[in-house]
Amino acid sequence: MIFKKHAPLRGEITVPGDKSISHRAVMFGALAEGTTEITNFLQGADCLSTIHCFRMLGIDIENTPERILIHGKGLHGLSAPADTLDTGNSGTTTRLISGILAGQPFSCTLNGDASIQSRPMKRIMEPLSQMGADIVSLKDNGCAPLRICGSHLHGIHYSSPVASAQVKSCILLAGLYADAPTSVTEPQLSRNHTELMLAGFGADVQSHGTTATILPEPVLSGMKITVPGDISSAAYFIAAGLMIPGSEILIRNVGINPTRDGILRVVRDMGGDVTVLNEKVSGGEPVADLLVKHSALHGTDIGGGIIPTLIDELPVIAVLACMAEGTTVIRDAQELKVKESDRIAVMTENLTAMGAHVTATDDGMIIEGGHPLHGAVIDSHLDHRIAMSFAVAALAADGETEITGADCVRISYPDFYETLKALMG
Ligand SMILES: O=C(O)C1=C[C@@H](OP(=O)(O)O)[C@@H](O)[C@H](O)C1
Ligand SMILES: C=C(OP(=O)(O)O)C(=O)O
Repeated sequence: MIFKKHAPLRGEITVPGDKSISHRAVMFGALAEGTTEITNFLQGADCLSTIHCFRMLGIDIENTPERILIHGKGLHGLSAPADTLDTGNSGTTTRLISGILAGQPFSCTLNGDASIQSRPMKRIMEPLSQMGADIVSLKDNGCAPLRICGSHLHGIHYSSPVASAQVKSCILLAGLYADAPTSVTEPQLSRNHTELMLAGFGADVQSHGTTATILPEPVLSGMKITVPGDISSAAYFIAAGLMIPGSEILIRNVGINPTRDGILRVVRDMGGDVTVLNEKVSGGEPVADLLVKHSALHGTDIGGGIIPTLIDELPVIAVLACMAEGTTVIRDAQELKVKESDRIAVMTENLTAMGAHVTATDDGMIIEGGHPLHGAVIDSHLDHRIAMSFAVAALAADGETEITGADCVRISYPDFYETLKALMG
């Protein structure tokens, strides 16, 4: 796909439903008694992988453009799948479903695409094993395919070495089936959608600082969930609006949960003009409209506890940093290396190809802004966040940019290019 410089971007858009919340709505709806109705569900390939897996586990799911209906069967209603569960490209599906499967009275095998088969699963195998689960990496390399034989689980307290909502959620979900309370303490607070939504379904979940605790064997009841727009998808338009002269973009209905809103804090710190309008609570999650205007930006330091709140936005924040005056340092973000691609290496390689001054570090990047970008051939490495970040970079670059594998945006944002085009007028 070919992109060219463009100015300005103007208009009003909505972004699709939040990916993290969409996954959880399907999973928890499946474990609830009665029907769960989900609106504004993200019809991206990752969330469709979650639907596919729960259908294989015996759950009747109606998927229409207007709404999803999950006919839940209660905590103990899943049945053994006839085949390997295919989690596609989705780390969230793979890690969260593993927690649920650890407590079932049957065995199954989980696998995904080449990227999933290289992403670390020891981070869930270790705590699940401590709970008494029988979970093995079939190639003995700490990655999928995984074989999980359901077992009697014990409640544990787990101190996670990594701030990961997927690890935390996996353990809390296994905790639904344990013989005593289960708690997880993280080094920093990661996104808390599991805690908020499971409590909405009727589970007893308590959060104190960076510790979340769940009591076993709740009765979960089906509910209505309206999924807020995904701030991780809005991030591309926040960045594009700030970078491109003359731009003004109103993004409606974006989830601004404080465990996800780090990008708003960072862009303000860089001098970005983003106004939060019409704040409200929708389905237990804070939501607002974001008005973004082109701004003169300067570099900043990004590290510590803010990292989990913007981890998926760091690729496009790196693009933004190239357009800012001065140096931006991203640190404490070693998790970027174990996403769909090694996002430190891939961002550094591709931004350098466009003329940016970027140095990869062990835990992030150092970006010297203010060097004009030019078109280049960009390898997305089939990573949706890389493809979208470079579509934005291309709008500010001289000449043509070609993105290979651009269609991987279907993972989290199938209509991304259409929305971008609409803003180009
Ligand atoms: O729990 C979730 O929905 C997610 C958690 C994050 O991953 P980690 O838990 O690995 O940090 C994030 O990168 C991913 O896109 C979605
Ligand atoms: C890392 C991501 O997702 P997952 O871990 O679910 O594959 C992402 O969407 O950027």
